[in-house]
Amino acid sequence: ELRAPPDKIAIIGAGIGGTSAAYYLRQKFGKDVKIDLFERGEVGGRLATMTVRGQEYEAGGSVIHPLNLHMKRFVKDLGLFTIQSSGGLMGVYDGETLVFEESSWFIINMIKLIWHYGFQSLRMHMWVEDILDKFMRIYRYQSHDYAFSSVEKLLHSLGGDEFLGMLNRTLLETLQKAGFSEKFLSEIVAPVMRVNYGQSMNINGFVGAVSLSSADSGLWAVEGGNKLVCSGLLQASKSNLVSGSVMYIEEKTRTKHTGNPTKMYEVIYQIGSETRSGFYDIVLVATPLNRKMSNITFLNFDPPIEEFHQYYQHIVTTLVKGQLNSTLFSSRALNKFDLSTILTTDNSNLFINSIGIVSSVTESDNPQPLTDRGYVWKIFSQEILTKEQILKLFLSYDYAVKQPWLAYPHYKPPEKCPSIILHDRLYYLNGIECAASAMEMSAIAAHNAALLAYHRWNGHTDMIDQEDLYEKLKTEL
Ligand SMILES: Cc1cc2nc3c(=O)[nH]c(=O)nc-3n(C[C@H](O)[C@H](O)[C@H](O)COP(=O)(O)OP(=O)(O)OC[C@H]3O[C@@H](n4cnc5c(N)ncnc54)[C@H](O)[C@@H]3O)c2cc1C
Ligand SMILES: CC(C)=CCC/C(C)=C/CC/C(C)=C/CSC[C@H](N)C(=O)O
Repeated sequence: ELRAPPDKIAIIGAGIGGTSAAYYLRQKFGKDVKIDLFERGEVGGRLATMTVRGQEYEAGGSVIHPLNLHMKRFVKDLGLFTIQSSGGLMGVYDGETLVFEESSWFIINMIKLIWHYGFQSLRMHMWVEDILDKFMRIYRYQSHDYAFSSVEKLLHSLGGDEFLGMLNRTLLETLQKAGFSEKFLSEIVAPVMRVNYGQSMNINGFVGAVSLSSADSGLWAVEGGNKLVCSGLLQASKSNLVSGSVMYIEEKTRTKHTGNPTKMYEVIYQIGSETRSGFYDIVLVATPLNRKMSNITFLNFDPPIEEFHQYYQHIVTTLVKGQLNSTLFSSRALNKFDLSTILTTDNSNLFINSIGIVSSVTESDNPQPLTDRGYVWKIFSQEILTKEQILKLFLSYDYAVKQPWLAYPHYKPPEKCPSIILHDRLYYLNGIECAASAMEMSAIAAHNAALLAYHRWNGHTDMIDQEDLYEKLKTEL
């Protein structure tokens, strides 16, 4: 039996988490509920583009895994188009020399990998595939409308104690225990962690596996920019965008049109210099909760809502159109240098995490040099690059733009993930980033929170935190 739907729902943050939450809440609660989506910056959040010479390039979340089924579904439902990520040749630089270089010949590549690392690359692939297999169970659970009240319970339902245990150990510990060699770890695994999460192998095992899955083939992006998914979902969900900054959320008792006193949440926000507020039955917070990133204060909650102090990693994306100084990395001149991505090993003397050629959000594949003066390169670094550093990397350049981010959590296992249920009808999505930060993870958290809010509203406790779901759904078929 269903209760009358809520009158008003607030979502704070219009990134992929907030906009997909709006989409799923509309699906569950129907057309009559009013959904307000608060955004203080741009719709898209960490999905954003930067412009170089009139062309747009992904500056934040850029690549999507072929098995990220929510993102795939959004693109289809919204009538958007995809672009395959071009997979040029990759090399690994240790500060002195290229310790590994891919070859354009498949067979030579295989021989090189086996020569350098034995069969570890294949074993690693199998390790990631096994985790991904279990991870895919979430789509089955969500398609049957099951929800979880904590990130830990969600992960446990995917693969039991072992799966959940990945949050408590570093990737390094996990892979050392599995017998991977120091050479393979430092020359292949560490560079992948640096390009993806700007961190070392001391991140948790689960985010490590997510990061390694980005080495799979078939990665893609959305034509026109990944942020188009957010604006598309916003529109499809028929939500109302409020361009303001939420400052406070307070629980208050209000008399509704029915005449009954009801507990509601007052959302107090600022538009320019003006302060306004609105009352809501349900609130979803879809932004990391910390002072630097969202600065939201919870007033008069009993018991009080804990302060979150998750530290987010500072990363800078720099785009440069120029001619690479290939001699910095190898003795070969530019016309003999065929690498399009250079990753780096964990070496504190290096001032970049990675550098690679990128395509614009409208180019289908194989980026072309913009003019005779070079490709557009994307550099990830911990700090903003100085002019001298850019001049070291490029023989000549004529354009550079930078975007600093508080990009993803600084992972430090054991991870204790923040609660999803902050209060009776107040939900928090971004706690899932403690397991791994990626577009698909935010979409999964959004679907889960929408289902959780719906079942709790209607008292469907049997749809929440069901044990042994995998077995139950197997026999249901
Ligand atoms: C450089 C970089 C590269 C990445 N690459 C990839 C990748 O290749 N693939 C991948 O899957 N993921 C990638 N990610 C991660 C991915 O981008 C994020 O996990 C995802 O976009 C997070 O989405 P979100 O909606 O949860 O949060 P956000 O996108 O951060 O959205 C939160 C929104 O809330 C708004 N907000 C905050 N506080 C308030 C307030 N008080 N009032 C109103 N609004 C507020 C913010 O302005 C923001 O728009 C990358 C991230 C970065 C930074
Ligand atoms: C969630 C699952 C199962 C898979 C996601 C895999 C994936 C695409 C991970 C990438 C995560 C990430 C934070 C990448 C940052 S850098 C991306 C890219 N190399 C770039 O150059 O921008």
